This record gives sequence, structure tokens and C-alpha cells, in this order.
Amino acid sequence: MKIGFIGVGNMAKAIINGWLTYGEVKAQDIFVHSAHAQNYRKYAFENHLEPVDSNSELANQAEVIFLAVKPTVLPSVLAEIKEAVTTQKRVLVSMVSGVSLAEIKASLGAGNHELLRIMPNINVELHAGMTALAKGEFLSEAHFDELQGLLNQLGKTTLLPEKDFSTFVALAGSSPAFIYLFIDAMARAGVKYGLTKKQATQIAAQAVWGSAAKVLGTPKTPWDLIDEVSSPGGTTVAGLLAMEDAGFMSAVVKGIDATIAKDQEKH
Ligand SMILES: NC(=O)C1=CN([C@@H]2O[C@H](COP(=O)(O)OP(=O)(O)OC[C@H]3O[C@@H](n4cnc5c(N)ncnc54)[C@H](O)[C@@H]3O)[C@@H](O)[C@H]2O)C=CC1
Ligand SMILES: O=C(O)[C@@H]1CCC=N1
Repeated sequence: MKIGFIGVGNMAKAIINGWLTYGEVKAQDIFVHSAHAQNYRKYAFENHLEPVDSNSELANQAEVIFLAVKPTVLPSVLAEIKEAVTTQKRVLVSMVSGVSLAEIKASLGAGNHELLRIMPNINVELHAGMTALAKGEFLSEAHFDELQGLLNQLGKTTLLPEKDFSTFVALAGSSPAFIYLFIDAMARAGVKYGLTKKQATQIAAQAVWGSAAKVLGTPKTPWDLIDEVSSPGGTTVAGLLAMEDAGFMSAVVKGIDATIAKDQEKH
């Protein structure tokens, strides 16, 4: 299957790099175009991908087209590829946050367009991603199965109603940044007490990684696990209570609220 990417920024590269290291998607089957010619040409050259001169040419060449541009750019991109997508019956996969399948369908006009909306996160590059999928009404089962299979190579996937995509953006699409912030805050505290930043960052990141693996591998809730770490009269409970006193949980929930609100703003 020939796969095209319109937009070759951070998210597109994470997906492509993930596939290239997995090995089933061949570099010569990946077509790329973006607004930054020097950038996408260099990336294509380094990875043996096929650079294409325009969005419409990419839609002529690739059977499946991943839309990996910012929401504000999407309408003009759809206008450029509309004809090729319609006449050549291309499958469109949109990872553009905050843009519904109905909005994409409306921009493309008449036709039973095969559409899939996804919300990946940057961890797909390490095959540790979390990606939500919402099927368009005309997407064939065969195409859906093939695309889900490809995305499963990059981590976990889940089917999700579109109404929940904004929540998913907050919990998975954007959340790597929140978790980096947590790791950095921990590391800074380590520096305060004399560790080097590098050493403190590695210690904090390993602790986050192991804790996430634990949560995923047990039927216990995070609260159960908190109790297992908190010795009576010990250090952990002292730290937990001080964090809560500073509003840790409400700070996290406010962050999620703001992320969801931003995703639901009209572009
Ligand atoms: N970065 C992330 O972790 C995630 C991003 N997303 C979504 O993925 C999309 C892309 O995000 P990023 O890769 O982070 O952005 P980015 O800013 O890194 O990349 C955007 C790309 O779009 C290209 N572009 C701009 N105008 C264009 C045009 N007219 N035609 C073709 N290409 C054009 C740029 O040259 C660039 O390659 C956004 O809609 C974002 O919401 C979704 C999940 C996670
Ligand atoms: O910041 C953003 O808008 C995108 C959506 C999810 C992650 N990055």
C-alpha cells in the first residue's frame, strides 16, 4: 500500500520513524510533502522516502493519505486534494486535532469518501503510542483492518466515539508533554538537593516508566499501588500530603480542562 503524508512535522515523523524501525512498511511506499521543501526533501532523502512536489500530486500517487497539518491549514489542503481524492477514491486518515469527520466530509463535497480520524501520540515512534480511531461511515472494513494493523505496530489503539476525542487528546495526545513536565519538576528537585540534572532526569524518568508499566500490568488501581508504597509514618505519605496541600490533583485536572477546552475551540 502506498502511503502519503501531507505535513511532515513532529507527528508525521514519529509515525514514519516508528514504521521504518518496525520494518513492514517499506520506505519506498511512503510519499511526503509539506510546506517546508528543504525540510521534507532532506528527511525523505535521509530515509529513502519518496518526496512529492505538491499536495495534489501526492494525492495522485498515494492510495492512503495521512493529513498531518495544523487545524488552521486543513481547509486549504483539502481544497487542493479534493479532486484527486474524489476521482481516485483515496482513503484519508486525519490526525488533525479538533476537526471532525463531518467537517472533513463537508470540505470534500459529494462522494462516499473513505475517512478515518485518528489521534495518535508522539510515543508511536518508540512503538509505545496510544492512538484513538473513529471510522467514517464509508470506510471499508478491509481498509479499516489494514490501517488499524499498521497503527497497532506503533503501540496500542482503541476505537473511540468522536465525542470523546477531546478528552483523549488531553489524556494521550498532549499528555506526554505533561509527563515530561512532571519528570522535569522531579529532576529539578533532585538538582536542588545536589544531583546533576542528567542523573536526576534519568532517575525520575525510570521511576515514571516503571510505575506506568506497573499500572498497566495489574488489576489494582493506582490508589491501591499508592498504599503499597506508603509505609506507615514514612517518607511517601509525607511527600503525598505535601503535594496535595499544594494542589497537585486539582492542578492536573485544571490542565486537562484547559486542554479539552482548547481542542473544542473552533478554528
Ligand atoms: N505533535 C504531536 O504530539 C501531535 C500532533 N497531532 C496533530 O498532528 C498535526 C500536526 O502536528 P505536528 O506534527 O505537531 O505539527 P508540525 O508543526 O510539527 O508540522 C506541521 C507540518 O505541516 C506542514 N504544512 C503546513 N502547511 C502546509 C500545507 N499547506 N501543505 C502541506 N503541508 C503543510 C508543515 O510544513 C509541517 O511539516 C496537528 O493537527 C496536531 O494537532 C496529533 C497528536 C499528537
Ligand atoms: O498541541 C497540539 O495541539 C497537538 C495535539 C495533541 C498534541 N499536540
